[in-house]
Amino acid sequence: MKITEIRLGMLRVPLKTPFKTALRTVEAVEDIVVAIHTDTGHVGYGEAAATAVITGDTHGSIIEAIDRVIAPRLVGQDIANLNHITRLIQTSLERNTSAKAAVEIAVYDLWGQLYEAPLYRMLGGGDPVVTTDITISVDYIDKMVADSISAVERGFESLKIKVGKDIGVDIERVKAIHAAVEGRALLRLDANQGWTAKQAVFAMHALEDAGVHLELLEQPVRAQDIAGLKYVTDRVHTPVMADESVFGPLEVIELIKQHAADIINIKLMKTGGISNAIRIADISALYGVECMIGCMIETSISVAAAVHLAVAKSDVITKVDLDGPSLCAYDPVDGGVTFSESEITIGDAPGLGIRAIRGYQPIVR
Ligand SMILES: C[C@H](N)C(=O)N[C@@H](CCC(=O)O)C(=O)O
Ligand SMILES: [Mg+2]
Repeated sequence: MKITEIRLGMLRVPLKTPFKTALRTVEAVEDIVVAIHTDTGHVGYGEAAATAVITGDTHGSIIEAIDRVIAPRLVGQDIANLNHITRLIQTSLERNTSAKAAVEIAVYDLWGQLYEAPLYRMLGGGDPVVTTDITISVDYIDKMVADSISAVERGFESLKIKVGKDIGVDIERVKAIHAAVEGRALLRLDANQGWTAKQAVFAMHALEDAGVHLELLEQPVRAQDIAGLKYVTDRVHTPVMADESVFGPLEVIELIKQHAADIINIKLMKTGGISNAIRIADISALYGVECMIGCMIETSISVAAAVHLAVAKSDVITKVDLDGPSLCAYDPVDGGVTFSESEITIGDAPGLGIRAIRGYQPIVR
């Protein structure tokens, strides 16, 4: 099975409701779809999210990186040589992790199709059902409480509450949600870099003293502020998770050595795809550090790959934040992984199992 062509498209799927974090507000998924064609007629699919405030990637940079740099290296390559292909992708250019992720996801999809097995089995197998949390966007307190209650009524047992705005209001936001759903859902906080280290410690002590139990605190401080992340980790009881601070395996090793966080958030759009995500999971397992698997604003194309990985690495990926597809107004994929509120199920189809993607516009250059 040899690669003959890599085609790109633009996919737009509105969200059910605006997604709001300390970093940005988004109303729709607007992602680049990658379709890798082969001489056997098989097609592998991937997706790249242009999350410029986190990865630095834009639609333009993703298209350019794939079209001009990555694709020319891959045409003619045999999918059976998976490790060689992932090396070609990873060494093709610096950074550009979302472009690399989309291409790798499509290659792994084809690798599963080549051996006629669902991807998670190729990655080591596991129980093909996972449970995700759902994000509660940062907003007025009443709105966040109403969104939290609605999520619990829809069956979500874990809520990822976005904070990182005004510290005083953030504390009130979390107290109000805790009072509304106590005992019915686990609460995770994600400040998306919005606090200083001292503010984070103040907020967590205020919440801990008020009896608000939190499962974890994600990325309280700026991405580059590893000393600040460690300052918080050393001073609060709630486990601290690194998200924007760690992209690849080398950063994870450094973070673990410094004990700067308790948990690592793996996202394919940060790692550059599945090969480095596997490395991070394996490194974390060696050090006894738990991981979450997360996503950007993505549809069920790329999130499917993250689900397959989560299943195969469930020994170390103990937390799942793969709510992208649940936030979308509809699923543009025929086949693939089934996202039903908090429950995510992988079927028996080879690779990612995607039969077709509806409504994406080809990018012709
Ligand atoms: C969608 C997911 N639950 C999430 O919150 N992901 C990111 C932010 C993604 C984005 O801004 O596109 C995170 O910070 O964990
Ligand atoms: Mg985060």
